[in-house]
Amino acid sequence: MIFHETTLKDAMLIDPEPRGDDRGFFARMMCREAFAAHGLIGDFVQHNMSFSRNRGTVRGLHFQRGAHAEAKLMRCTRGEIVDVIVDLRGTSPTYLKHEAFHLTAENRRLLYVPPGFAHGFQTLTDDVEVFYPVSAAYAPGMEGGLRHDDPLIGIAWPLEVSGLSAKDASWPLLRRGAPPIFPGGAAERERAATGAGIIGAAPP
Ligand SMILES: Cc1cn([C@H]2C[C@H](O)[C@@H](COP(=O)(O)OP(=O)(O)O[C@H]3O[C@@H](C)C(=O)[C@@H](O)[C@H]3O)O2)c(=O)[nH]c1=O
Repeated sequence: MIFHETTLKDAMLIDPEPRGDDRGFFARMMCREAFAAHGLIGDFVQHNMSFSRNRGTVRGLHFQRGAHAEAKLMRCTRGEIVDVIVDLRGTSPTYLKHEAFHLTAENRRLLYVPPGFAHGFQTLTDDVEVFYPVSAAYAPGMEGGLRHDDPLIGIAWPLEVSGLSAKDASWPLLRRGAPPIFPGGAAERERAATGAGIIGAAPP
């Protein structure tokens, strides 16, 4: 596996390193030891997939709050997506910055999304499948989200946005100067316990 740093602290793009022979190739997609050596979480407790019928569909941007925050290892297994992540960690030097990545069935790239990031994607082709393990179980009620068109983030989606779920259309906008969703340190531990003061905690 070849690990590439991104513009966002702790997020990594990973290229598989295929070992070819007459049959084709073999490659690792995740290796706990190699992940640990790069400071990445390698313990995944749930494997998700989604299928999106139409080009232009946007899913996200999502995260789970507090102690339910998850790392995700994104891979597009059919078609193409642009995958976007936003750093929501108040103590991070890349707080509120975002970056977009082109993941396709052909390039087989993996995107490691650290806990404390919002994540979403837009399909660039019809009939898209993505596959992604996550490091924390689904916790209904602990979901949070950002609007795909939040002006404080300013994501330039490549296609006209379509296919938004009602949930994703109704996430609240970020407020300038509001406390971070993932403040870090003692404040984060307290919020994890109480759920207090979270923006984007639930659709209105
Ligand atoms: C995420 C999730 C959803 N569900 C249910 C809830 C709902 O009834 C149905 C569809 O859920 P959603 O609309 O949230 O599906 P979707 O919009 O595909 O949600 C996903 O979006 C991408 C961008 C992510 O980053 C993922 O972590 C996840 O949040 O599946 C589960 O049962 N388990 C899960 O882990």
